[in-house]
Amino acid sequence: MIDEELIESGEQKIEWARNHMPVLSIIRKEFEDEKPLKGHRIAMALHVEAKTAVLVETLAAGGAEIAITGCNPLSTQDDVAVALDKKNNIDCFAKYDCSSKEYYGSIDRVLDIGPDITIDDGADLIFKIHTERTELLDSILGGCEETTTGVHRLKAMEAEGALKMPVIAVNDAMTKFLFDNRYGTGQSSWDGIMRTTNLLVAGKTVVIGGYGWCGRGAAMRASGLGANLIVTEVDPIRALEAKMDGFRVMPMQKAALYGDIFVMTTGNTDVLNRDHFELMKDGAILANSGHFNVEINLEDLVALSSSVRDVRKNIKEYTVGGNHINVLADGRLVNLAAGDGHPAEVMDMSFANQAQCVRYIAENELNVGVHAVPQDLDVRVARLKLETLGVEIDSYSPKQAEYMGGWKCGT
Ligand SMILES: NC(=O)c1ccc[n+]([C@@H]2O[C@H](COP(=O)([O-])OP(=O)(O)OC[C@H]3O[C@@H](n4cnc5c(N)ncnc54)[C@H](O)[C@@H]3O)[C@@H](O)[C@H]2O)c1
Ligand SMILES: N[C@@H](CCSC[C@H]1O[C@@H](n2cnc3c(=O)[nH]cnc32)[C@H](O)[C@@H]1O)C(=O)O
Repeated sequence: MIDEELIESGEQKIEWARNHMPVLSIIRKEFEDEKPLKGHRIAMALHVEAKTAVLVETLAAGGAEIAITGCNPLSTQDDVAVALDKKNNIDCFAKYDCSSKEYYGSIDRVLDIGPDITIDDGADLIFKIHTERTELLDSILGGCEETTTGVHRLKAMEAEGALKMPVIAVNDAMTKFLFDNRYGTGQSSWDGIMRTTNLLVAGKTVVIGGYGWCGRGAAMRASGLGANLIVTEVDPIRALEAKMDGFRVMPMQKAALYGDIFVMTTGNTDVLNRDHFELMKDGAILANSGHFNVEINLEDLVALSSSVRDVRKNIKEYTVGGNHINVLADGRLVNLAAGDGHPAEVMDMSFANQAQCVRYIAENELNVGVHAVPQDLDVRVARLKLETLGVEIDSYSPKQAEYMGGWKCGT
């Protein structure tokens, strides 16, 4: 495609997303009127696709200058990247299927903007700032982190005394993880798996690795599609929850024997490895919807395989003994590398949180460390979302407020 066609295709995707992100539209209007980000330079590493573009436009409408790249080598949509790059005050360096060298090279180029605010999804920008670009730390007011894994990395840095800037854990807002990680990952992972394989889910045995927010969503939607569910966990409380939700729970060593489709959502490394590949059924399908490309140990799989071939777009078939194991999207996030990511209505809330937190960083002096999203901002996102959905709720009557605040009234 020539550039003009790419731009048109990217713009079309952005317009569709924008029209389905009403909370972010309200914030954008405020930003246009008040210009709270005037003079700020924002470095971003997020999945470069249409919903992210709407966030970028919103921040630019607030007066910011922006440089953005991807946070996953396989999630960039090139048409959106080109369309973004053409906009005023926005430079986009993301490219689909970039090498590791290109990926980190683009992170460097984004940091060349000399940011005072950063937005990460997985903490790769902040890692780079703290290792090779420490000269930038003096002028940074703060950063925002989009995902569970990034927050884990930042908290580990903080615990070691290695973190040198304030960061807001946007992932941990209730209006983020309860909806994005659960309903977003639940829907978009199955969208990615189904459009990539064009196979039936009903009647299959699906193994979900990890019963956190993403795992719950992925299990709930697989169950709705008619699959038989097995959950693996390391946390006894979450394992019990999966059991009470009606799913079989067992160690991966056993689940490996039964699974037709495996979906990883642990945020951990090496969850599917050589011990499991050797036990799997012929035709097993492996997908990751959790963390980078480390949940499925592809080095182990390659070492065990007598051959590897592409059998369909985004599907690699590994021959192990007499069996075939199919890995989707090279073990990277199946919903983004083999799909379009989360639904726009869900990213509306995640990115409304991001936009509000960027403004909060610009207007407040934060201490070094990992900060929670201010509760009033989190609740505002929920109120605005309800409003835009046309949903009304009750509020306490004075009598109820008094009762809820009192202690003298008993049976
Ligand atoms: N695909 C997406 O779009 C998307 C969306 C949101 C989050 N994420 C990522 O998904 C991952 C999970 O996020 P979350 O919010 O659900 O986290 P979470 O902490 O709520 O859940 C992870 C669960 O995995 C379990 N676990 C850890 N190691 C395990 C192992 N070896 N075997 C079995 N279970 C194990 C934990 O006990 C926990 O219950 C993170 O890496 C996060 O960044 C991806
Ligand atoms: N960057 C790492 C870490 C996980 S990304 C997981 C995050 O992606 C975000 N996400 C999911 N779908 C979309 C989307 O369509 N656009 C932008 N971000 C998304 C979501 O908020 C979630 O917290 C990686 O690629 O492996």
